[in-house]
Amino acid sequence: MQIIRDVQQLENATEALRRRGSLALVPTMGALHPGHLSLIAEGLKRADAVAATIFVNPLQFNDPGDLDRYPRTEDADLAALEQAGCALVWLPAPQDLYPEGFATTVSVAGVSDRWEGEHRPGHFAGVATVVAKLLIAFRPGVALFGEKDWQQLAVIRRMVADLGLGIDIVGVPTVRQEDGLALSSRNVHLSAQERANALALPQALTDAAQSIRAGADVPVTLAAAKAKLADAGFDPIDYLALVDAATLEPLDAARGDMRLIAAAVIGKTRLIDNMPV
Ligand SMILES: Nc1ncnc2c1ncn2[C@@H]1O[C@H](COP(=O)(O)OP(=O)(O)OP(=O)(O)O)[C@@H](O)[C@H]1O
Ligand SMILES: CC(C)(CO)[C@@H](O)C(=O)[O-]
Ligand code: BAL
Repeated sequence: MQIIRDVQQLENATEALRRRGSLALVPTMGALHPGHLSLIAEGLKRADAVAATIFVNPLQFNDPGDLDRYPRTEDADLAALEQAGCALVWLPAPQDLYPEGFATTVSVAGVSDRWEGEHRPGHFAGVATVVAKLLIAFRPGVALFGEKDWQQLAVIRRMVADLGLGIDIVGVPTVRQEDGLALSSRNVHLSAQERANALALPQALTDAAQSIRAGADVPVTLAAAKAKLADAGFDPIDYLALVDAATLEPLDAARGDMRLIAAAVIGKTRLIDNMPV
């Protein structure tokens, strides 16, 4: 696996990979776990080579404490990527992506506005800007993102369509621990008690999805799911909503392609999750 730290080497290295066949890109912020590795594995099924990036993007952190606390495990990450069959990894320095005087932002209206967008102001503009830059730098045929960050996936799909980037955006199903908690780099911050109580998040979503499928009233079902989270110690519950899967518009009755999405804080850790309905 080629490890690129010097941005001058990136163009030649990606060009060489593209000459050899199709290329898939997996952007990450590091602290890799099996969820990330499932993106690499899916990339290998869809392209001849997979490249990854590790960059904790300051532009998408509205909370400086969250950025400081973000786990960094570079040596283990590089070993895991190599083991997973990744051909190249780029670890940009902040000035490689944001040179002196950087003044351009990609913002995706509508789909970014609610939920994560409301609770993390500026977050999706930060994500869309860095992902646009990474897609332009690599020019892959396909790029893979986790369904765990459902709204992020929808924002990226909208951006790639709107900018005509012609890159296939693939969503990969959420990898969970045996009991159902979605893998997340931020799970390392949970105490043993919080980790046990955090299970209420996937459980509340699973139960609510089942009830809605069975025809239950949507507002009543969402209120019951929020009450379960509160009982488990989640505070605040930033949102728990039934939404249109593509536009993220809220729904108060079952209709079309839907998703249940939620974000809530347990102790000092903010978790997000979502389920199909
Ligand atoms: N459990 C998971 N299953 C599948 N994909 C995942 C999972 N967790 C993260 N991903 C995907 O991996 C990519 C990189 O995510 P990132 O580096 O932010 O890790 P993360 O675990 O989502 O971190 P955090 O949850 O703390 O934001 C994103 O496309 C994300 O959706
Ligand atoms: C897509 C991404 C790598 C952009 O920084 C990040 O938002 C993430 O890890 O989900
Ligand atoms: N995994 C989404 C990126 C973030 O939480 O900042």
